[in-house]
Amino acid sequence: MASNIVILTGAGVSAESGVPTFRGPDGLWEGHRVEDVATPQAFRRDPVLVQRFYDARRAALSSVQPNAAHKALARLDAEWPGELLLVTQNVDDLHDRAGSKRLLHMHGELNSAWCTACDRRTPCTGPLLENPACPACTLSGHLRPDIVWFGEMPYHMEAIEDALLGCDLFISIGTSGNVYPAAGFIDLARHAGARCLELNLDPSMTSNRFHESRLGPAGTLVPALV
Ligand SMILES: CC(C)NC(=O)[C@H](Cc1c[nH]c2ccccc12)NC(=O)[C@H](CCCC/N=C(/NCCC(=O)O)S[C@H]1O[C@H](COP(=O)(O)OP(=O)(O)OC[C@H]2O[C@@H](n3cnc4c(N)ncnc43)[C@H](O)[C@@H]2O)[C@@H](O)[C@H]1O)NC(=O)OCc1ccccc1
Repeated sequence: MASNIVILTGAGVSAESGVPTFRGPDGLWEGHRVEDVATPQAFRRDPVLVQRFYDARRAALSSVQPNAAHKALARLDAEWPGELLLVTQNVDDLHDRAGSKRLLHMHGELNSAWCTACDRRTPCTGPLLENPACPACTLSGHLRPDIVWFGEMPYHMEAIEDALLGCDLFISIGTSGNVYPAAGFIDLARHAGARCLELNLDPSMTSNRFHESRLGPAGTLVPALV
């Protein structure tokens, strides 16, 4: 019987809530490859384009709701007596709104802004395009989305690696396994001797490394599992 669980989620867990995935048919945004707008170089090159990209996704959060998969994971978090860590690659707030508490956003959050002048992070629900003042240091023009861009180190990596090396059940939900270091978590979990289960609509880049892959929509598979 498993006791220490680590769960990794990707864009697929939010797809049924109406949040576009990255490599879906409409690959996120206006013909821009995500890698072209989600990098520090892109932000230096064209901050208006990048701020508009994240302002649009932040604004869209008000028109989406947690789905049955988010709710089932929040229930598991509340009721699981053993260790449990939910690691999401998603920057939306649907896991949070569903009630998940033992949750880490390894790629940042849309509802947070990072001031590059005072290095503090503050809640953010409005657009950053108008260069609002930083609520912490009051300087304007230094707020960037608190998002981990390509080439930047993901957040909480030490806590995540510790949990993976101590888990006996690793569950991956709604991720294509294209982006590292998240796509490498399966190897750490296997190294720890954990049973590894994948729940995904389609086979992923790492399906062959799981003990079991169940294909189907997260909104159906996750409640059935929990
Ligand atoms: C493209 C890829 C090859 N590039 C990388 O991995 C790079 C480079 C790299 C590092 N190591 C490597 C090793 C090998 C190769 C490349 C690399 N990685 C990085 O740059 C990382 C940082 C990567 C993070 C980038 N930021 C994101 N997000 C925030 C931004 C934003 O959101 O705008 S990544 C972003 O893309 C990824 C998208 O993947 P998925 O979530 O899986 O979504 P996708 O659309 O691909 O797939 C959806 C899946 O769901 C399924 N699905 C769909 N509907 C449903 C449904 N209804 N139910 C169930 N499943 C469903 C589909 O079948 C599909 O499988 C997520 O991680 C997401 O967060 N940083 C770093 O390495 O830093 C170094 C470093 C080290 C020390 C010091 C300093 C720096």
